[in-house]
Amino acid sequence: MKSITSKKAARALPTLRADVNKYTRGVCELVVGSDRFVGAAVLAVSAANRMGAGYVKAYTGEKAAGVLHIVQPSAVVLSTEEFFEEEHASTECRPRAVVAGCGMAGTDDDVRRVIDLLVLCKAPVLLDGGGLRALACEEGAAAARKRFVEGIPTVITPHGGEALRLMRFLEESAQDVPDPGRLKPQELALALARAFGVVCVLKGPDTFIATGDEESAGDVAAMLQGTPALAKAGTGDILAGMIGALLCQGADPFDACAAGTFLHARAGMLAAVDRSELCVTAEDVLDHVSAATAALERKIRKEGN
Ligand SMILES: NC(=O)C1=CN([C@@H]2O[C@H](COP(=O)(O)OP(=O)(O)OC[C@H]3O[C@@H](n4cnc5c(N)ncnc54)[C@H](OP(=O)(O)O)[C@@H]3O)[C@@H](O)[C@H]2O)[C@@H](O)CC1
Ligand SMILES: Nc1ncnc2c1ncn2[C@@H]1O[C@H](COP(=O)(O)OP(=O)(O)O)[C@@H](O)[C@H]1O
Repeated sequence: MKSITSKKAARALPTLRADVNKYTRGVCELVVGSDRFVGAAVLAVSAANRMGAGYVKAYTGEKAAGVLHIVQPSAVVLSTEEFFEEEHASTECRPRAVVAGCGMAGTDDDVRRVIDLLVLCKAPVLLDGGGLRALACEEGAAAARKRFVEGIPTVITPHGGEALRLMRFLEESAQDVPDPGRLKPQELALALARAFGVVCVLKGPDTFIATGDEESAGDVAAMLQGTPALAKAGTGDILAGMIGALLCQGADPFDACAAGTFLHARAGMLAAVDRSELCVTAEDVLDHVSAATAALERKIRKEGN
């Protein structure tokens, strides 16, 4: 297992060419939020915008749309239904990634939508929050595995509770999976990555990133230097938006997860320095993403990478 170093994180940081435009930089589409969880949509969309996506499109409910128009006027805000009326391929002119599930309540309708999204999108997809429930059924799991076979990346970002829910489904569907109670977190991340054919970011006090790709099997990356200041509602939604933005800018999925996790942890630490560990909110973490990124860029320049 390897720790995520600044050098590794730097691999996924895009360098902006002088002739880029908002589309060639990368389009990040987020299918997020619900009337119950408006804030998660706002945090994920704001984080994707901050992390460098050239064009951010939010597909959400009316309540979140109203807030987003005010707090992120640069994001284009559409209804969730509209997502399914459009094409979502990633092309050279418009590299793209989709983030789904932050702030979804995980209803049957949500599960249906996320399965459709996994089938429809020929671009990298990141599933978080209520969207992860789509994998805990045969049809959703099959859709994820099909994407893997077709070489279309899928990333999942469960916390411990969501990871256990997914393992329970695998056990019930008679898959040959180890008892999650006996697994170390890094082994749990790898078991999920392999079972669904995804890159799994298992979040917690330490965060572990594993890939289902056999070629890099056992290649688990760890972020062991987080801060308990991050243990606040909404910080996971920010991480999902950050990784989504790196994915749409063309980063390799594993590298995007490593870099997103690294910068997220650093943003938490910088926020804790400014605001005290105790007082940090998810909004503060978001506010420090740019400082964490600037610090990483300075370090890369200094070391001549
Ligand atoms: N402002 C907003 O709009 C926000 C909206 N949000 C959105 O809410 C939706 C629901 O997400 P959720 O995480 O709140 O609830 P859920 O999926 O039911 O899982 C929670 C259960 O899992 C367990 N658990 C075990 N380990 C755990 C761990 N390490 N971290 C956390 N939980 C752990 C624990 O069970 P216990 O161990 O207590 O039995 C707990 O009861 C989702 O779409 C999300 O995006 C949030 O992002 C917050 C801000
Ligand atoms: N004690 C801790 N130390 C370091 N990081 C933590 C700690 N607790 C939680 N985190 C981080 O905070 C984030 C919480 O994400 P998540 O549980 O999905 O919250 P939410 O759904 O409310 O956004 C994750 O990135 C996780 O790694």
